[in-house]
Amino acid sequence: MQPLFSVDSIKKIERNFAKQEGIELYELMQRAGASAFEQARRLWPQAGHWLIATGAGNNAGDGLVVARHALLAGFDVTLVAIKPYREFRGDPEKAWQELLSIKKDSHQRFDILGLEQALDTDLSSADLVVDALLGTGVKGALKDEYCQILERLNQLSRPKLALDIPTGIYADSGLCSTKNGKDTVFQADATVSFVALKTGQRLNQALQYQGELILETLGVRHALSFGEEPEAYGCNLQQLKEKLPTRHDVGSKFDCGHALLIGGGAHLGGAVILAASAALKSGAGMVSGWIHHSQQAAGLSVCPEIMWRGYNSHSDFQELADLSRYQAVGFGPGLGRDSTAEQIFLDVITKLQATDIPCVLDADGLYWLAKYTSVPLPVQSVLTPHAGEACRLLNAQEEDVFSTGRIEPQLSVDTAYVTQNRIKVAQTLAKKYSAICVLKGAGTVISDGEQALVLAGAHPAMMTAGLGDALTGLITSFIAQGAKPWDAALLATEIHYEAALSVAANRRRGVTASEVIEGCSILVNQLDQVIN
Ligand SMILES: NC(=O)C1=CN([C@@H]2O[C@H](COP(=O)(O)OP(=O)(O)OC[C@H]3O[C@@H](n4cnc5c(N)ncnc54)[C@H](O)[C@@H]3O)[C@@H](O)[C@H]2O)[C@@H](O)CC1
Ligand SMILES: [K+]
Repeated sequence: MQPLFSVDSIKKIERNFAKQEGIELYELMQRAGASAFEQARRLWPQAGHWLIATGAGNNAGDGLVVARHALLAGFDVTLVAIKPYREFRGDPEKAWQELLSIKKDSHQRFDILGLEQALDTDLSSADLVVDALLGTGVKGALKDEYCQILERLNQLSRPKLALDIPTGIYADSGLCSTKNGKDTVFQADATVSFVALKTGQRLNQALQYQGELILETLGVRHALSFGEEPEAYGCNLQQLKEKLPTRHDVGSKFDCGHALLIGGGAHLGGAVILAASAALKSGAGMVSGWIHHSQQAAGLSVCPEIMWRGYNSHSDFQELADLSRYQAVGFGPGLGRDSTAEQIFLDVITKLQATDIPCVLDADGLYWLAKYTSVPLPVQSVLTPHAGEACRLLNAQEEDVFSTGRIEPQLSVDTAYVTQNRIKVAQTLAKKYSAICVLKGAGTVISDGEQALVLAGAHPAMMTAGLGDALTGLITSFIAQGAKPWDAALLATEIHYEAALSVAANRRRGVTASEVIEGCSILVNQLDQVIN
């Protein structure tokens, strides 16, 4: 697993490492520039003319070290200096002096352009653009001069490399700077990040703008050994594949878990049909679906292998509600917000409390949970909110039900807050509801209140209805098959994402949840082959 640190922690690790090794921080700048140079050569071996844009801090210093290596290797270099080099102090100044001191061949081109000159010059002769404008030190919206040069650099149809982090991305949150509603960020094809990954590099717009993410530790082999707690960990499917429940050659459907999906109120059948299909196609031995009777025929026609049972009212539902035969319950997709749905919520949650059957709550299940925050959930329940649902759950107060009746909770945080504080929000929700929280979004954050993992990434094809229902079905299915809820949440999240990527291929739009469910089935079976 890959630790993800805050910028403050990274700075402390750098300082402590330098102290421990008896080296200066300038040595780290040297290593940063040298390793970025090597990565750029590996990625774009044909690049003979390097355009390197520098800002005002240590990130600019890294860029000047890259420039020195490029010149020493015989390449042409054009520097774009937003801040004049004569005004540099400290390590960036050292890097500048060292760059000036090298001997170049007479035929080698070495130009330095200020902002105005750069904006007036045709820069298209460059083969590679290196962003050493700003790194982790950026605060607030980018100043105009940075916006201007970024616009220009982004227009160049040349490979683009960012040093440490693309200029305009905030390393703690992964959000980006904007101006007049437009993102002001360097659009990198690759980013060489130094020392350790910053939390924001697995979240939000960083996923859109950083391109391939390459970590150069600069010799800091054990970032965890400097007393800094990571904010979260990143991991991938390779690291999770062992969590897939074992499937034996001999046995029956009764050995492979019975998953129950509850939802699909009147007129709302689609979501629970998708969730139940995902549970079935990812390997549950049996899947039952409880759905409003008006939707039952639709469920049967889409997937007759699922045992659909219809309810008309809460009293019908009570007759169905023997939950003891299921190993996991997925609750909420399309359930609805009427009084029947409310009664069903209270009934199911109360019944499950008396068992050790984990419950995966999504959609309207989360809506009702926010109304009844004090109703204890079954042990090891899993909540799968998106940012809007997370707000509702965060803002919900116990008094909403007990002192003021059923009213909308008083909103105090909004989705912007959730997006900005994804790790903290997932941890807080997990603690508040004594559950595992799967906070969906660009970089899904999963927390049990203590540890937090960032999984999956972002893809434009995933912005479509039904994908969340599929995820609920997958998690429920893996729990029913024997995975611990925590493992099921991790595995399902990553499989869901990887399947969406593979199904989407080159498509950015029009990918359906049903296709992703088929993709999940294929991926689960591929994993099965790898681990058996
Ligand atoms: N400290 C270290 O030991 C190392 C740092 N390294 C590099 O140093 C970087 C961090 O350096 P710094 O902390 O100097 O920060 P940066 O180089 O990212 O930027 C700091 C400068 O940006 C300006 N600035 C801040 N917000 C701005 C805004 N909104 N618009 C325009 N200008 C703005 C500040 O006035 C300051 O001059 C890392 O990203 C990494 O590239 C590497 O050299 C490795 C070692
Ligand atoms: K940068």
